[in-house]
Amino acid sequence: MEGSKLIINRDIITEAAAMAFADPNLQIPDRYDRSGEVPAGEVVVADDDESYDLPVVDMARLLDPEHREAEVAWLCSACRSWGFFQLINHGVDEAVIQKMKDNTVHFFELPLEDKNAVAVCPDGGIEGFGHHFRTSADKLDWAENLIVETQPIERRKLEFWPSNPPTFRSLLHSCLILSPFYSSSSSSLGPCNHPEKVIGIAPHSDGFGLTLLLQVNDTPGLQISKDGRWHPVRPQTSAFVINVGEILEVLTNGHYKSVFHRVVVDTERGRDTIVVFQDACINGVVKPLLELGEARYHAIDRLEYSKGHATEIFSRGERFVDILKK
Ligand SMILES: O=C(O)CCC(=O)C(=O)O
Ligand SMILES: [Fe+2]
Repeated sequence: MEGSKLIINRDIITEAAAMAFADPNLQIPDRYDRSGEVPAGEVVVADDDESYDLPVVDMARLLDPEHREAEVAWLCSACRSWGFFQLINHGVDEAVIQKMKDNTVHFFELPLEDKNAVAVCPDGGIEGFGHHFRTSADKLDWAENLIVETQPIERRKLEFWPSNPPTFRSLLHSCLILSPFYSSSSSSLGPCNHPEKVIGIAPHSDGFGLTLLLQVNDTPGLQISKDGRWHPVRPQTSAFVINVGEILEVLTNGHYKSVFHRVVVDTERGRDTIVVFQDACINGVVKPLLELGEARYHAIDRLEYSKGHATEIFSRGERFVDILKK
């Protein structure tokens, strides 16, 4: 963020890291070994639990006057109880989705040197190719991650937008005009022989408005925290998985929940995802909507909010909105 120092550490992917990802027989290097963290929390097994499936919201019904009211109520209940839902019939052109998937896979398959042409900067900043965020314990995720800010246009730093594959930039330009404030993050997790030791993406809650996620392949991995247990997500093909971020939780005065989620790795299959974060105005104030009654959260300047979120989630693994609660 301009003019501010966010406490976000992202590490470059080194040759040694790339070798560890690629060699299933290699011993897990120390910085990836999170044996103590992975077993934290019981994981729900599909057969054990009928509430395993993430609520499905149908965009066609939301737009249809006959079904709208019922579907909106369903959407609200999903945001209240899960903080997550999957959106079907969203109307995004399948051909565009396929191109995004192809470009994402193509990028992550490039040699490390090519991907590092858009590597994260050692002096900080959120953008570029590298690991996801590093925690205070200095541990790293078992994933490669590319993050770019896409909207507003004046915040784009094209030096972090890959020029290979050649269609990547134009696709980003053409796809991400959905809202004035957006950033995009793609992740690629390789398989790992020791899924009990590594974490693809460590538990966190998202800091923005809404997060939209598209799985490139059907490898499982995403798990959502609900009622003290991890619920694995199996999205329908072509559905977007959408979740409430902490800014939206504050905006709705706590009615909608920004919940913890994490990504675990598979022993055999890799997993690629495309995520877009719908952000809020960078110059604004984060506070509950007036019409939702007495505010349950303190209002905070947007920039201070971002610093607080980054510090809490990456240093202490806590939600900043809990500190904002009155
Ligand atoms: O890749 C996934 O399934 C989740 C990614 C995620 O939680 C994030 O990027 O914030
Ligand atoms: Fe997330």
